[in-house]
Amino acid sequence: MNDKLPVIDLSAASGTPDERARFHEALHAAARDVGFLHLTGHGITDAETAELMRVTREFFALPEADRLAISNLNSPHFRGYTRIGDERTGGSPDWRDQLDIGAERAPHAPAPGEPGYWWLDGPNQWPAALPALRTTALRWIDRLSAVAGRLLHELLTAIGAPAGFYDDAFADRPHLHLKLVRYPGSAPDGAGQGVGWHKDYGFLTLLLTDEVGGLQVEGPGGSLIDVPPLPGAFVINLGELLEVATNGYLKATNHRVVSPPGTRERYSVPFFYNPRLDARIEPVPFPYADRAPGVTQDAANPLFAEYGRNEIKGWLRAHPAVAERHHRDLLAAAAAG
Ligand SMILES: O=C(O)CCC(=O)C(=O)O
Ligand SMILES: [Fe+2]
Repeated sequence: MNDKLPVIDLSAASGTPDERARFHEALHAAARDVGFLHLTGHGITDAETAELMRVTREFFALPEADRLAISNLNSPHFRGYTRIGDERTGGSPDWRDQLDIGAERAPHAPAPGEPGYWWLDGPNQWPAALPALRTTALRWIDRLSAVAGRLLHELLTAIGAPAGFYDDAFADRPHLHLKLVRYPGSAPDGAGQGVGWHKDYGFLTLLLTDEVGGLQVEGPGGSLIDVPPLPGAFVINLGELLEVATNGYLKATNHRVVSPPGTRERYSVPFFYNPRLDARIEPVPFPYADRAPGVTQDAANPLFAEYGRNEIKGWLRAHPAVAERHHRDLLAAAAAG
């Protein structure tokens, strides 16, 4: 429990060759040994962060009817508001409510023969009573995808891989995703599951939290690392596609959030840096490839190199009510393997 996450300063990437070398060494070690780190020097200002947190709090403070008017039960694209307890992780309800926001796209109902994951393309649902949310959230997605793109380039460089190897996978229609989340204290059942143990589906997650802790990360050798907030920094973690990309040299790290005590609230905003839905993640060439142990084999959570398959597996699992209402065929296909 005493382990701490490494702190990485992205501005060092623009430093002298020596500073760059030290930065790459630290980034390589953090990615390989923990898969989680605090990122400073990212260029996102305190004012931008404060504005995002302000609209996030305002959204959850809206009357429940306003939030339910944009329920994700209305959306075959899994966009919109999820009530407390409707999301499941590891088969148990998460004690949090949230607003799922993605790239604004026209709905793409897959034609016969097209993969079901095209359902994930679609429009967002925005709260009519809070027009600032749309502007602020879409700007945040833009700003963070630039940071994430830089970080991915530096991370690939750090492991000796070509920096732009996955640029095509992110070209034109990356499936960027943002979640505004509230943890409204502890559930009456005492389980303490804010969100259960899981891995993220894409390449990189950039997480902003308020000052309330609760995030826990599986550390080396099965240890447990508590991640207290570090003001001004993002918490970064590696997702399943980086594990696929490096054939298990880098791993997607398990993490969870323990509910805040009593009625204390916690707010967080994870941003998921994901490629195009139809991107197939080829193994990246790098000097440690021959030491890579292969990806984690877990029958309950297969990893797919075709990104859309990897993502929709998660949505069907986490949002059973949306899946039942809109995607019985996909559930049946997933059950059949
Ligand atoms: O709220 C947090 O701190 C983390 C949330 C998270 O891991 C997720 O939504 O994937
Ligand atoms: Fe996560």
